[in-house]
Amino acid sequence: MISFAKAHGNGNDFIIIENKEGTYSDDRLSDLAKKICRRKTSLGADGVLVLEGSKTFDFYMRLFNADGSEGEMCGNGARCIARYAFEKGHAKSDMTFETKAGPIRASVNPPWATIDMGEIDVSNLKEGKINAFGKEIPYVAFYVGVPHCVLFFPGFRDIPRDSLLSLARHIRRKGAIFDEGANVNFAERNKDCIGAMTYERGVEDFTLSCGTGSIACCLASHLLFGSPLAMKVKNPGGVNKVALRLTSEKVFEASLSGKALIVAEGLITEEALSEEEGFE
Ligand SMILES: N[C@H](CCC[C@H](N)C(=O)O)C(=O)O
Repeated sequence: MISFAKAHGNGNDFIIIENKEGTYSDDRLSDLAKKICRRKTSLGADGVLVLEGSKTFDFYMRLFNADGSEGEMCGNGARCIARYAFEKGHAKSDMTFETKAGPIRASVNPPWATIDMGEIDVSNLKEGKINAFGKEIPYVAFYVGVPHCVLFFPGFRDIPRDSLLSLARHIRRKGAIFDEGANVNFAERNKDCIGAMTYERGVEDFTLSCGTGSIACCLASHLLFGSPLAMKVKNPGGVNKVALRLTSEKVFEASLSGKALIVAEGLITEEALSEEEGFE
């Protein structure tokens, strides 16, 4: 049986498994993610974080989304795996680990975990307006390790969820904004914070919080409206604190802080992987 831990950052939840010896192939990890992320019939999660060995850094983090696709980076996931790696002795409280989107520095002070993202280059950002719900909604899109589109839409919470979902799915499509599809954030500026809700590629639904999405909302708000470089981003599942630094023209660095909670540890049974569902 496979050992696992379950963790979440603001309700963005993950199953963490270790693969330091390379026991599980990429296909096996993708298949495992599809099976164990199912809500109600298995463990349930937005994605699977895999801790693998790294020659240069403390470890290598991989993210498999609930649909089995692999994402390059995950902000809340990075905070969760940092907490896990610290608790399990894979790393000290200040650590650096590898991801497909480059190295990430993290610092853990339980239950808090902060990550420092690598560079976010906005020189090629995409910008436009989308007509929906009788409004012209401005958007900007760029990569925060993974592709993000941020729509500034005051009052988005008053729109029925299904209608927001179909708009997000339209924008999320491969080729609509980015060839590989996009995570879609609805954002509104409040006095001292940003309210946000993210539709995640690979989960294919809104999640309770998205770390790279929170960074994207803060940066988009700074670029479009000159908002402060440090902001709280309120997601349905909790608050992520974002701090941006301009490193050179159109290149930013960002840190992301919030709680990363480990809520369970155990063994995944064969029954959690079974295909059986519904009535016979
Ligand atoms: N929830 C994650 C983002 C996952 C990215 C994934 N949905 C993809 O684009 O493949 C976060 O906290 O940053």
